[in-house]
Amino acid sequence: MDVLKVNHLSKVYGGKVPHQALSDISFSIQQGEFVGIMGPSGSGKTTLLNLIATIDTPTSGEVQLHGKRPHQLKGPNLARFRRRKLGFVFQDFNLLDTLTVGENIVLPLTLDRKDVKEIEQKLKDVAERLDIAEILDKRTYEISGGQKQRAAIARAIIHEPSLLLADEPTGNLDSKASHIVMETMEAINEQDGATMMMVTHDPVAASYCHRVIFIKDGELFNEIHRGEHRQTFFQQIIDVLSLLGGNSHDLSSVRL
Ligand SMILES: Nc1ncnc2c1ncn2[C@@H]1O[C@H](COP(=O)(O)OP(=O)(O)OP(=O)(O)O)[C@@H](O)[C@H]1O
Repeated sequence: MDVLKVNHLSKVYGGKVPHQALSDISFSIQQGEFVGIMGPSGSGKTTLLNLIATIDTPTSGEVQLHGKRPHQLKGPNLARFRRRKLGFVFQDFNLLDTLTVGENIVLPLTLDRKDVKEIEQKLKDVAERLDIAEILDKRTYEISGGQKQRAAIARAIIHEPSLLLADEPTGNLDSKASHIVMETMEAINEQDGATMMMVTHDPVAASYCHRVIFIKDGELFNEIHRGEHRQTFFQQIIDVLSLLGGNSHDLSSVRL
């Protein structure tokens, strides 16, 4: 079953010199799939993510989530759709430093006015799974980058969204924390059957996906599927990135 369908999506940014950031992009993501989006800087990855996240509107084409067209929604209906159906993980964590870690995680449920007992139980469950139960009362500036990202993932999944969107989730992490975060995402995908889409420059992070879609100059360039071994997939990703060219990566610093 398709969770996400992207049909002939195009985006032209206005301004003195209009810029075509995406041209006629079509693909779908099935229930339980974990899909990576890669491409050189400026190829349109963030634009694509923002359109799917309903943060921006397409110039033409459409996005469907479970057959619904979120871009047709307005105001509070759109806000509710985004809050209930989507989960977001960002490169810079986007945690509120005026709240504790626990308060940050339950935010989607608090905003949805869920029952306090239900909120507490869900927080306990998700914190244990993500190994952050010990830090729930801390402030965000008192924890490490890896812990921040696991807290952000907890916040992104606590309301069981239809689609989890991640934008460079390992971008601000060292290699050890990156692996832990990617293993966490992989576990959520496998255990919950969560459907996930991740934009990344990091071929190691991408090697955890089932499939990687490459875009170049706003168009689909290629897509590759993971076989049994992550190592082999990693090498295939590196090969496509080499073909793509541009400054999509710094392969000299890549370590699996
Ligand atoms: N608001 C905007 N107005 C005009 N042009 C924009 C706007 N946002 C992005 N662009 C342009 O659209 C193209 C795609 O940008 P986008 O941010 O989607 O690329 P990206 O692949 O995410 O890049 P990076 O990997 O560097 O983050 C770029 O040429 C960019 O300069």
